[in-house]
Amino acid sequence: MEQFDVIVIGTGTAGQTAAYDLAAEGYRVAIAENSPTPGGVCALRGCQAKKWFYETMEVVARSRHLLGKGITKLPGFNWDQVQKQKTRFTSKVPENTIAGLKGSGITYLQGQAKFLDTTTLRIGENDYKTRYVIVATGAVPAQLPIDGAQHLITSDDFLNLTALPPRIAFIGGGFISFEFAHFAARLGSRNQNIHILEAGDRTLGPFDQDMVTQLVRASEADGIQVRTGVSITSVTKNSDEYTVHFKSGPPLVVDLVVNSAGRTPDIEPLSPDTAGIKSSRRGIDVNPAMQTSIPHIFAIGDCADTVMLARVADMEAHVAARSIMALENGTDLPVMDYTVVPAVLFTYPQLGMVGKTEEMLQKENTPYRKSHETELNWPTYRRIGMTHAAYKILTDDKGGILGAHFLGDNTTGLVNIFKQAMIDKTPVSRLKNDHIMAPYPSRESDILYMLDPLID
Ligand SMILES: Cc1cc2nc3c(=O)[nH]c(=O)nc-3n(C[C@H](O)[C@H](O)[C@H](O)COP(=O)(O)OP(=O)(O)OC[C@H]3O[C@@H](n4cnc5c(N)ncnc54)[C@H](O)[C@@H]3O)c2cc1C
Ligand SMILES: NC(=O)c1ccc[n+]([C@@H]2O[C@H](COP(=O)([O-])OP(=O)(O)OC[C@H]3O[C@@H](n4cnc5c(N)ncnc54)[C@H](O)[C@@H]3O)[C@@H](O)[C@H]2O)c1
Repeated sequence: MEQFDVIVIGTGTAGQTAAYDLAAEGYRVAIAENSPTPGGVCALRGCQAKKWFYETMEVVARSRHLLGKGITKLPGFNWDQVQKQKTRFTSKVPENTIAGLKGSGITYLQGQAKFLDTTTLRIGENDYKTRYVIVATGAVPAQLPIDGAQHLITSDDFLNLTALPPRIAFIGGGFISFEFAHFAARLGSRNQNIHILEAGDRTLGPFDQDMVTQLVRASEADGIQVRTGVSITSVTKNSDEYTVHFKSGPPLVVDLVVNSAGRTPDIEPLSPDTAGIKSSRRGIDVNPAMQTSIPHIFAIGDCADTVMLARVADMEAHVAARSIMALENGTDLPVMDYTVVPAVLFTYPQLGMVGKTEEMLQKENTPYRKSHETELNWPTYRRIGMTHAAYKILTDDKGGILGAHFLGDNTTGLVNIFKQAMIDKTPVSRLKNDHIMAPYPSRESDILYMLDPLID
């Protein structure tokens, strides 16, 4: 039986990152992939793929906001052209992935992996021995327990549509629904009829509620209807139309229904129980060194019970690789730190955050100070016709940043500044001082106005 030092399961961003780290240190590494198109969700049908639609959507949305304020004619756009650009990128991912892995001395094993015991894996038809395993199998769209679930499409299907129909319902009020609803509202006809249907009493659970309220207002102003507290009983198909039925209230007739109601860790086919790996519906249990309940088996990325974001997956991969090296060298295990995890929702306006929300601080009884404004009327946003820009900065009583939240057209830049300040433990007084010479005028130079109320 062929033997490796480490077998990584999954060629997504998490699996590849760990495999490259370990191969670079001279370990004998194999990576298993069951899909005929290796490369993972982020590149093929997630972060990267969807960003092609985001960039065009942003131009259209911004132009609409500026119509009559300098823009005299809206730009034309074509969904299928964007689709072709995206596919030009994604179609090269599988072969580039395999070439990159092989070029770094990593053995590529095509086939579904499953545990036979804690050191033996069956991959496709063959069995392999390994000293360590890193599980990086990702997540798949959750199955919805409603009648007519077979009529729903997933985010994968949405990103492959060749044309955008006018009436679309997104089930779930999370990341994917909001981003895709913003694409659909701008990249179809002017009469798009776009609905977000959330079961809970609020949308976008991980984000600050006040900021979400502003994003919902911005979404509604741009033609997206957001409903909370819905109970969907079934979806029926009649010719080319679909009807979403609710426990109460009138049904909704649309051309497309998207299941974007969450993603489930893809772990069942691995037979994790055979190896004694503990897991739940939320994913594989891991400790801060990314070890599972079996110390030489690690879990990283979307399959682990942590946070489903691409760069979190990469960081977890680095930690797992460093943990293996530490076990080999008899040194201390590294620790994965989730205190400064940024997240940006690629809607227009974008919603970005890092650190804690106000609700989290209230729940923990942590005292905090706050600088918060909505519907910013600053020249920055007047110039782009944006009426819903907002921010919220939360600090402790010494000015240490606890959380930063932004709604605007460049929240990634703002979030990055606060992410670094949090990592470096820079108090707001010093951040203001250091920031005076930020390029002016810019989104970033506005930070001074946000910090003022927090400085005595
Ligand atoms: C539509 C969408 C948009 C997103 N946008 C963003 C964004 O803007 N920013 C962001 O940070 N995150 C985003 N995410 C989340 C991000 O894509 C994921 O967090 C990230 O891709 C997870 O990577 P991974 O390596 O853990 O898993 P994956 O990329 O899912 O890789 C897992 C791999 O394992 C393979 N596999 C599964 N089971 C087996 C098995 N038994 N044997 C062999 N191989 C197996 C799969 O085929 C797959 O190739 C988005 C996700 C989606 C769906
Ligand atoms: N920009 C980004 O970073 C980005 C973009 C897309 C996805 N992602 C990642 O992918 C993950 C999955 O995204 P997602 O949008 O599928 O999930 P999500 O967890 O963000 O949202 C799912 C939503 O669906 C709701 N829901 C569940 N069942 C429902 C039902 N029967 N009817 C109506 N609503 C229902 C949930 O209450 C929740 O609000 C995210 O958690 C995120 O980590 C990140």
